[in-house]
Amino acid sequence: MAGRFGGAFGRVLQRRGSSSAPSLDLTHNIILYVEGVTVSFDGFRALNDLSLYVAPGELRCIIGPNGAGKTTMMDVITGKTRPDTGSVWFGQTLDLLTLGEPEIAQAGIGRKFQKPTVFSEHSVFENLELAMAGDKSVWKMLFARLTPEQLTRIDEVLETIGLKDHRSARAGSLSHGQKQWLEIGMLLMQDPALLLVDEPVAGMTPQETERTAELLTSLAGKHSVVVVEHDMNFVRSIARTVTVLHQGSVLAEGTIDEVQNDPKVIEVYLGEPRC
Ligand SMILES: Nc1ncnc2c1ncn2[C@@H]1O[C@H](COP(=O)(O)OP(=O)(O)OP(=O)(O)O)[C@@H](O)[C@H]1O
Repeated sequence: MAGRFGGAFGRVLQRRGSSSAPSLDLTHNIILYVEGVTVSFDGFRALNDLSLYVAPGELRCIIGPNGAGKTTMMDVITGKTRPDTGSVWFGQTLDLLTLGEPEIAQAGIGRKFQKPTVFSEHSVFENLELAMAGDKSVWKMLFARLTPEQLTRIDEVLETIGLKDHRSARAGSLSHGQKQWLEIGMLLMQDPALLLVDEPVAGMTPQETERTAELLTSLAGKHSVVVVEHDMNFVRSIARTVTVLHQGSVLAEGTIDEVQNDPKVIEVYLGEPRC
C-alpha cells in the first residue's frame, strides 16, 4: 500500500477524544485500503483478490447477492477473519492485519452488527454512558461523576440519534428501530473515524427506515460510513457510490443508476428477489 501510494507527507490526524488511539494519516485522502484480499474456507474463496478504497467522510454502500462475501469483508476489516493474502490499511500507516479486534476498534473502526445489542435494563442515557467507558470498568463508569464534556457529548449523540426525548427510557422498552439508533449512538460515543454498518434497516418500519437514512447521511462527512444493505430503495436513498460484490470480488462500482444499469450486475441479480 505505502509503495503504491507514495510517502507519508502532510496531514496526520489525531482522533478526537481518544488520546491513546493511534494517529490516522489521511495524506492520500483514503481512509480504508483493502487490496488483493483473498479468504478461503476449506478451499472455497469467500473473498477473491478483493480491492476497494474508501475516502474520508464517504458514505459507501456495499451490495451483492447472498454469499457474495460482504460479511467476510467486514470480518477482515475488523480483525475477526485473517486473509490468506492481501493487505488492509487504515489510512497510510496502520496495517490492520497486524492488529487484533480490540486494537482495531481502539484505532477508530466501529462495527454495528445487524441485530441490536443494547443493555436492556439500563436507560438510553446509561447505555451511552457505558459505551463511553471503552476499556474502563463498566461498574466504575456508572458510578463515576461525568465531566461537563462527557455530558455534552452524550447530549450531542442523543440529538444525533433522535432519542433526546427517550433519554430516561429503559433501552429494552424501545422499538426495534430505536434500539438500532441507540446502538449506532453507542458506537458514536467512541467517535470512530470509520463506521461499518450491517443491514441497518432490516425489520424496520418505513418511517424508521427513512429516519435511518437521515441519520447515516448526517454521519457522513464527520465519519466514513460503510453500509452493507440488501434494501435497494434504502441504498438509493443514501448512496453516492455503490460497490457491488460478487463471488468475493468487486463486480461493479459507481452511482446507483450506473450499477443498476450495468449488464453484469443485472445478470448476477437475475432471479434474486431481494434486489
Ligand atoms: N466460517 C465459514 N466457513 C465456511 N464458509 C464460510 C464461512 N463464512 C462464510 N463462508 C462462505 O463464504 C461465502 C461468503 O459469505 P458471506 O457471509 O461473507 O457473504 P455475504 O455476502 O455476507 O452473504 P449474505 O448477504 O447472505 O449475508 C458464502 O458462500 C459462505 O457460505
